[in-house]
Amino acid sequence: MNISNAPAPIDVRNLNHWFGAGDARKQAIFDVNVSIARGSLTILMGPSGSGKTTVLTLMGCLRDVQDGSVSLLGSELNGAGEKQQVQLRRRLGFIFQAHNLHDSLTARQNVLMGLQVHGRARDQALENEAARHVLELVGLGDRVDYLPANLSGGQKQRVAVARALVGNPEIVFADEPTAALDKESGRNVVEMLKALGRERGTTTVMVTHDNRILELADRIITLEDGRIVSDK
Ligand SMILES: Nc1ncnc2c1ncn2[C@@H]1O[C@H](COP(=O)(O)OP(=O)(O)OP(=O)(O)O)[C@@H](O)[C@H]1O
Repeated sequence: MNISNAPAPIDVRNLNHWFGAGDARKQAIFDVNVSIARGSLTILMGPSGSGKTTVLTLMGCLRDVQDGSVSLLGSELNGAGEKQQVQLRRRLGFIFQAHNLHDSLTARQNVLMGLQVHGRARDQALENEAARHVLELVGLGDRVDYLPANLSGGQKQRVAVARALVGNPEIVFADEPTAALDKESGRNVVEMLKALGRERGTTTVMVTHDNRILELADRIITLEDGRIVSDK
């Protein structure tokens, strides 16, 4: 696959964003322009408060676009209705720093939660198989029926990755996915996402402060005070 010729799954034009109202209204994002290639792994960096999470959530359809354009998988998010947003989110995977696993559910059951939000026709045997397959993919094939309490931090985060991937998302948005992990587990998680880019064309956009994984990125975009100051 020639990723440079594929249409960009994310295309951001003249994006501005404000928080607060009245006198407290403050601009957080200033004229951000960026186009992300299919199958690539992009890292958003920058100091605390520079706008990384705001940009990620605007791209990921988790926050309404106020000004400018975000084209996500060919759909314009500025002005998109709730129904259209829900349909788009089903094509995305999300991984957050806090893995947010349910303590009372096994690894497989937690992964199955990732399919339930997809709202597709249910076939339990097929879903179980999909959950098992994706847990094998993240190296937890022998931990399928473990509860989170019996998994290490790195293993729990890999369950969260499996949950994000089970619906075969076209784009994965990750916010500090390696922050709670040791170097090797963190690298494994990012290498897994990179492999998905190569094998399935999955696009990943990741916010991180983690210098240990920068070399794995195809592209590093740095934000400062709500503006892109470097893109390479
Ligand atoms: N819900 C909110 N209400 C008001 N201001 C907010 C809100 N969310 C973010 N901001 C402000 O917007 C700016 C960008 O925040 P954002 O969380 O995107 O930065 P960040 O680079 O992700 O920071 P960090 O690395 O600390 O997570 C900051 O000045 C922040 O205080």
